[in-house]
Order: sequence, then C-alpha cells, then structure tokens
Amino acid sequence: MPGSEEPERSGGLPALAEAAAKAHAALDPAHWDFFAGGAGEERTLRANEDAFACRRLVPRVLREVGEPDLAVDLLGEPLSMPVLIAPTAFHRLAHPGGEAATAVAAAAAATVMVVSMAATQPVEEIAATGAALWFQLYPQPDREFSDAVVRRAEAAGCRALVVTVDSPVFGRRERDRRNGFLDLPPGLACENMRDGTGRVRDVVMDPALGWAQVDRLRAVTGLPILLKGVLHPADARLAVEHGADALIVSNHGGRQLDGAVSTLDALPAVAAAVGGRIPVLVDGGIRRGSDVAIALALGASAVLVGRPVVWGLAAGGTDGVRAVLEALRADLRDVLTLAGAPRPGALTPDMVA
Ligand SMILES: Cc1cc2nc3c(=O)[nH]c(=O)nc-3n(C[C@H](O)[C@H](O)[C@H](O)COP(=O)(O)O)c2cc1C
Ligand SMILES: CCCCCCCCCCC(=O)C(=O)O
Repeated sequence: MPGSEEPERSGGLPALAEAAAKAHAALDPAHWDFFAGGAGEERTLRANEDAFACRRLVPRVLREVGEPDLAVDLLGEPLSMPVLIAPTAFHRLAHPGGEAATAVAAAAAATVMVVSMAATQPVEEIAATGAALWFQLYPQPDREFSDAVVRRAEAAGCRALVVTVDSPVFGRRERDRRNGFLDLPPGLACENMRDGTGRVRDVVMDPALGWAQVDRLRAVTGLPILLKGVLHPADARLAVEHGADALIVSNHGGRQLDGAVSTLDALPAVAAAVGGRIPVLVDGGIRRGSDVAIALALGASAVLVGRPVVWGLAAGGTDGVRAVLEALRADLRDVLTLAGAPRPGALTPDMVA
C-alpha cells in the first residue's frame, strides 16, 4: 500500500514528529513515499537515525555556560546556528509555495538553504526571497549544459556550489517502483533544467563522473565547492587534494546505496582524514538537538536536515519550515547548556560515548 508506513520511525522532536504526521495526512501517498523513502530495503535509511540513538553525550559541568551562542561561520557565511537545509527535490510537490516558501523560512532562521538542481522553481525566483542560497549540482554528461546551470546559479546569487558525488546512477527506490512514480505531475518541472530553447531536460546521473569533473568545475566557477556524499576517508583526502572547500558526509538520506554505512559512523574517520584542513558537514537522520550536538562533537562543523524540512513545508509552507528549524534551534540550545558547551566548537569527541 503506498504511503501506508508510519510517518517516521521516531519522528524526533515533537514538533518534527507533528510536522511529519501532518505531511503524511496532507500528501498524496505516492508523493509521501517519494519523500520519505529510501533505496532497497531502506537499511541505510534506518541506520542513519539508529546511529544517533546509539550514542550518548557525556556532559561537562560547572562551565559557566550561561546562554550558549549557537552562531557559526561557514565558508564566509555567518549562520545563526550550525543547521542548514539540505537539498531536496520537488518542493512544489509538497506545497504550492515550493522552494521559495522554504527559502523564506531559511532567511527568517538566518541559515543557508541548499537549492536542489531538481527544484521546481527557477533559482532566480528562489533567490528573490533574499535567502542565503547554495546550489546543488548533479554534474550532467552534457558538460556545456552543466556549466551553464552553474553559471546561472552563480548569477542568481548562490554563494557556494554543492556537487553531489554519491549518485553515479539513481538509487533503486522500491516504493517509487511500486507506486509507478516515475515523473512529476503535469504543471511541475525541474525549472533549472531548461535549456536555451526552453525545453526542460531530464536530470541525468552520470556513471562516468570522476575527479576530473571536480577539477573542471574549479575552472567554471569561483564559488566555494563542497562535495556531498563522501563516506570513505580516502575520498576525503582526495577531495582536499583536489581543492574542495568543504565536504558533506552523506549517504543521500539512504536513497542511493542501500547497505551504505550510516553517516554518523562514517564521520569520525572522515574528520580525522581531513584533519581540520576544510570544514566537514554531515547529514542523515538528524532529528533533535542532541543529534546535532553529537555530530558536532564527532567532527562536524555543521549539519544539514532533509526530510524534516519537507515535512514542515508540506504541513504548513513557510511557517511549517520555520517551526521545524526553530524547534531544532531551541532543543540545541538546551542540549548545549546541559552538556556544558557554551558554543558549538566547545563540543569535543570525548563528550560522546
Ligand atoms: C525527498 C528528497 C529529495 C532529495 N533530493 C536531493 C537532491 O536533489 N540532491 C541531493 O544532493 N540530495 C537530495 N536528497 C538528499 C538530501 O540532500 C540529504 O542528503 C538527506 O535528505 C539527509 O537525510 P535526512 O532526510 O534524514 O535529513 C534528497 C532527499 C530527500 C529525502
Ligand atoms: C521520480 C522522478 C525521478 C526523476 C529524477 C530527477 C532527479 C531528482 C533527484 C532527487 C534526489 O536526489 C532524490 O534523492 O530523490
């Protein structure tokens, strides 16, 4: 039965669980499945949340924390908290306000929204909200077209390029197969895939993608380049050698290689391989303040959240996304206070068991 699964296994913070329940009720079941689902048996999807549930914080005491300061600076971007919005496709499928509605919430929260290449609104329209945007790219086999998309995003005001490297092919999403969900409904399109003729091209995954394409992108844009989807420490070292400005430890929310390691389990080795040379971010299964704190303690400079933002959007447009972000902020503030960390940088690996 499409969409028959529980909204989410734990749902995380009450505000996030509530958003997920509302989204589940509001969305077409096949669309719910597209957003909620993962690849294969969804082992990796589950592992992401489970990994956080297996860790415990070891708080420090008597540290005169007062009111913790959550602000961080990331690639020159001042953020009010170390929580960013991960790139997720098809926001107009969740809510008519689409990506622009999400961007308004990002701006209100003073954080970054990473716009998916598969956004259902033009990047210029999303940028008109005034939000701080980074642009996510699936490098296309048609390199000229791919470069044109990057230049377009840069011209629209996006401040960094997030290159997704975990998708040489599209993951095997059993729910979508079962539901026959193979395309966007009429009236919706990946608006940033329009070429010079106005035709919308398909987003194509490129199995031939290699480090040469990362080097090539360096010549195409002056924007900071983040590689999203790194899990192996050897790849983290290569990313530094190839001039990446930051890494995102990600398994695509369990939507690509089912059986891949959870992101939290991958994080410490990646952070050690990078050795502080560039920021390391992480996403996957982050549903409460303690998850954020654990990720930061184990080497992340910041985290990204995917599905909870989509649930907020489906549940209540901009207000729904704001509710999700503010719930995470309030919880993180409490967690830092209780853990004896006056700021995110005060969290250290010895504070996780
Ligand atoms: C519905 C959906 C669409 C996504 N679309 C993209 C995308 O277009 N590009 C991308 O790099 N990652 C995409 N992702 C992966 C997210 O950026 C992120 O890695 C993942 O959602 C994090 O896990 P979480 O949902 O548990 O927070 C998508 C994830 C979901 C759930
Ligand atoms: C259901 C239609 C599939 C069309 C593919 C478009 C690419 C979107 C990629 C979004 C994504 O990364 C995801 O995880 O989903």
